Amino acid sequence: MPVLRLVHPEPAVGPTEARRRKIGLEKVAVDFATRGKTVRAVDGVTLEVPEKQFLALVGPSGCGKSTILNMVAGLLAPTEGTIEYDGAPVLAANTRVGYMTQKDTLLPWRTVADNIGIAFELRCRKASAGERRERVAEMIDLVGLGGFERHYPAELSGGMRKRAALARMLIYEPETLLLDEPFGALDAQLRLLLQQELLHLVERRQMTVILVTHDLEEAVLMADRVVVFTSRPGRIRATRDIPFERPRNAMELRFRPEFSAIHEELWNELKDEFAASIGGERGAK
Ligand SMILES: Nc1ncnc2c1ncn2[C@@H]1O[C@H](COP(=O)(O)OP(=O)(O)OP(=O)(O)O)[C@@H](O)[C@H]1O
Repeated sequence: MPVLRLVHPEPAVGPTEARRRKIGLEKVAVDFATRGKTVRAVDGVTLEVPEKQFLALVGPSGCGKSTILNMVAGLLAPTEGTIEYDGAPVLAANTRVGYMTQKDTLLPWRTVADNIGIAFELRCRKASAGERRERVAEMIDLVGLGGFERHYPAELSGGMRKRAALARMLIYEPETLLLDEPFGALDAQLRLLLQQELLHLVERRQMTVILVTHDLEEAVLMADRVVVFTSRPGRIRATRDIPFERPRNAMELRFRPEFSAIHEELWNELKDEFAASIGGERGAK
């Protein structure tokens, strides 16, 4: 099985080191008008993400995690409150972030190489065809999709599509990654491999990351800080610093007793919210 090939990460920066604020949400609320009703999806969320932090958002389905990513990406404006990126309000599409949405949104009528190449053209409009070819080949190699350049998305497995989407995002060289369930549909082994390689990549490029995941284990393995949301409307229920050093070895970390202790602590917060969200959905029917 091909895996991401990355050089060894540079020395880590400790998670507790004081850093500049990269992303700020201040008293953010979001309402959606749907079927003649107004639904509050997110309520009173204040959150700061320092640069180079790896933040994970967890919470029950429908609590507004994707909505938060959409706002940081500048695709949705909050109903109340403000979103800032590098000290300026986000008022339009935020071109400094790479956004990997839950659906991979690869263009079905384009090959893998073209899907990635189009993203490069959007970023570097004046690049030559040779430069485009070179960068696309580099990205394909990086995500281990060599040999599949001319395949169309429908000809790829779920994991390969995720890799293609990852390459398409990385060719922009974003300073910040917004990842919405990036490994959701993958089998456990591939998931672990990609988690590990993503950790290396983030470390090497010193990126800021917000990861949305349903998988609490994934959140604790990867993040410097985990935020637990309540069921809808999403509010912050708990925030936990994850004290493990970087670079991390996700394969080894999950067997440590400290890992289990933190996982259990966060699960105790989360399980009530899952119960509340299921109760809420039944009540709404
Ligand atoms: N464009 C929209 N119009 C109407 N309602 C919406 C819209 N987008 C999201 N919602 C609603 O807002 C709430 C939050 O949705 P969101 O997708 O952010 O949740 P989530 O936590 O990411 O869920 P999941 O974990 O299932 O992906 C949900 O109740 C959803 O139905």
